[in-house]
Amino acid sequence: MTAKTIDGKAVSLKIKEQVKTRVEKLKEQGIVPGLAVVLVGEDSASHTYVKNKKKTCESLGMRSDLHQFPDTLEEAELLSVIDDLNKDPDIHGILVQLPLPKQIDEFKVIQAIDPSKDVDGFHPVSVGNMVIGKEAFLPCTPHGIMKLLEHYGINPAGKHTVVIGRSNIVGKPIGQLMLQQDATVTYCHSKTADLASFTRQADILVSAIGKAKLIDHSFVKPGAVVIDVGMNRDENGKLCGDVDLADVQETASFLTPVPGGVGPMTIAMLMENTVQSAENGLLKDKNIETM
Ligand SMILES: Nc1nc2c(c(=O)[nH]1)N[C@@H](CN(C=O)c1ccc(C(=O)N[C@@H](CCC(=O)O)C(=O)O)cc1)CN2
Repeated sequence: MTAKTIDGKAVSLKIKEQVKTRVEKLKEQGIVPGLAVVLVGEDSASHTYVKNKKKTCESLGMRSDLHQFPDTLEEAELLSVIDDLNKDPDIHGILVQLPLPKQIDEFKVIQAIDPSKDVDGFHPVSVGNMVIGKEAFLPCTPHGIMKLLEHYGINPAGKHTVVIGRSNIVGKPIGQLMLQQDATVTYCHSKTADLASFTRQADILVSAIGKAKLIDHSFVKPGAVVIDVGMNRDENGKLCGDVDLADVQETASFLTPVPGGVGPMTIAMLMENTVQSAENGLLKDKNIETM
């Protein structure tokens, strides 16, 4: 068996086309969806992601404001920026690019964002609603993974999903979203003993551990769907995931490449959340109940 490649780039283009249509409809009603992106510090990967988010927003007809600060920014100043953005009626989504410099408490900052503008889906209110299956902005990477599975006709119901990683951004929420679609979920992490004994049981394996090419065929059950969320550099400095693609190719049934798999979906889902937030605002103005 040779694994089929899950093409995140192609699926993300379709989602962005749908978002563009929704933006045009909102504009007919005088609303331009607006995303505020807050970037603190000099992390070069964060700068690239933020640039891509801004570019994508603009290509879909949305407004995108970048608020950029040096890595010496104090927490109180950042909280004050968030407060202003919460009050700005032209801003429908607020995103604080992670990671933040160490003098700033990430949790405090995320908690300061108005949940109705939390297009990253990281606020405790969004997380709580997601866990109990109520309407919420879903975190973009896990939501993107679920969209990819749906697009390729992969139904998690009754399947054993093994997640490697327990971050708040990917590991924890992807397990919850899988559970909501009736998967049986096992979480593994850096302290899991005999990792391969768990991953070999997975019908769907999601790796978000951040170790270049850790997952070879010995970790994979024949026919498994393998979703790679890792963003690492190999020995030659080339971008690669957690999965050794060449080695797993003949064992898995489906594989996401890095780059071009899960990554592009993250930005597409952010665009979808932002347009959704603008639509929610419009419905609220018309007194129609949403989230
Ligand atoms: N506030 C947030 N911070 C971070 C998030 C997030 O969702 N919200 N996720 C990651 C970084 N991230 C978006 O912010 C992100 C990572 C990767 C990609 C992507 O498209 N990757 C490409 C490769 C890009 C490259 O060549 O370097 C791919 O996989 O094809 C998009 C967004 C941490 N911070």
